[in-house]
Amino acid sequence: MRRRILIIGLGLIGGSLALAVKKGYPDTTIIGYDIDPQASKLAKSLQIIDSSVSDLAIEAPQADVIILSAPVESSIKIIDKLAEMPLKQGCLITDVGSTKQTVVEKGNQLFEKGVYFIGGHPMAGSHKTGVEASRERLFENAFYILTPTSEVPNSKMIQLQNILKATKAKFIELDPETHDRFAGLISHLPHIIASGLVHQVARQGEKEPLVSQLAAGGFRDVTRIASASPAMWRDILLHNRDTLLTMLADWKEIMHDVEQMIIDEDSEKIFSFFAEAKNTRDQLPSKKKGALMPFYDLFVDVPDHPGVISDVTALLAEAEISITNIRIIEAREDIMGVLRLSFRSEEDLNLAKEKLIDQMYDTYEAP
Ligand SMILES: NC(=O)c1ccc[n+]([C@@H]2O[C@H](COP(=O)([O-])OP(=O)(O)OC[C@H]3O[C@@H](n4cnc5c(N)ncnc54)[C@H](O)[C@@H]3O)[C@@H](O)[C@H]2O)c1
Ligand SMILES: O=C(O)C(=O)C[C@]1(C(=O)O)C=C[C@@H](O)C=C1
Repeated sequence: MRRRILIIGLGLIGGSLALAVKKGYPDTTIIGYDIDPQASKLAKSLQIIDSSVSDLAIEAPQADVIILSAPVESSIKIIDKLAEMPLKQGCLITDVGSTKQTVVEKGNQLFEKGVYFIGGHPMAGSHKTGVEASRERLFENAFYILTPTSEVPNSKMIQLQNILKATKAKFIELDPETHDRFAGLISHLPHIIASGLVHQVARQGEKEPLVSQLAAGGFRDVTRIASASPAMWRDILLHNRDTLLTMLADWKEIMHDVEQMIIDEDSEKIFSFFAEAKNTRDQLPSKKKGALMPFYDLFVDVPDHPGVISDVTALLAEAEISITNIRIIEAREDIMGVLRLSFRSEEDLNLAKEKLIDQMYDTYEAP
């Protein structure tokens, strides 16, 4: 595929898309543009893009495909700029933004120029930002939502999916409004709650610093995403405003119910609150990438003994299994600790499990 693809916004997502598309189609020329010259420089030196431009107006008119991967508000402003440029007829333009209604509405204005806009959102990511965090396999097995409007011809949808299939993601079509409701519920509201929990601990931590130091497994698991890009999340909240206001009202109602259960010391209701949540959570599809399960995790019981972590990592390195993340959970004196190992694929996870069981380690997966 000898195409020129212009990626605008060279961060985690733009960089990961560049890597996946280049791997799938080595003949494509990938040009990058970022408002931050350092990001462009880094993307080029890490060989994530073929070259970069410092002026959008020079490259945009030559591109066959344009991928917008900046925060949502910036992508909208870039669409305004593209609308004023002489673009190649038939040029395919897509974005990766976490909200869809406002971006698609703006993108639709490009159709009169003889170019095609299709909204997109890969449902995989990380709390890490920047081109240096890019990964070629970030989107593998994840859902990739596309939100074409009725003006988009079938041939253009096929063309886009052909390019993006290099990500090995699974495509699903939704209308922009449904997308924003679903993403609001499973991604945006949880993000607000995670950041809210961090604020609550920080407030208390100012008076009693020990509390922050004690924050352990549960708190860290539930708040990992609060370390993500503030600019990206600011834009998400502003562009999914109405949905989030409704969802926050529902959330407050649920919290109010819990508050009442505690006031009433209603043990039956409290038990049901947790039992029903557990039941629902346990039934969510596991080992699938996407909004809820971005990694393949294996838990390993490890004795509190010097050298145990290097023993585990050496074993896996010997078998050429790469670990994407490693964390020690609740390693207290004199008792077993738990290592959480994350892998790129189910295949790596199963191989690691086999090797560890061989060496008498107890392993288990998250339900
Ligand atoms: N991080 C995730 O988990 C995730 C997942 C799916 C989709 N998204 C969406 O992908 C987009 C990018 O997120 P990211 O995680 O890659 O962020 P990031 O912070 O890693 O990268 C964003 C890049 O865009 C650049 N940028 C900002 N304004 C620009 C402009 N006007 N012109 C050119 N470049 C500009 C920034 O300099 C930065 O390099 C966002 O719209 C986000 O909603 C993020
Ligand atoms: O895994 C993470 O760190 C993410 O926050 C990824 C996540 C999500 O909420 O699932 C974040 C925003 C994106 O729009 C899509 C994916």
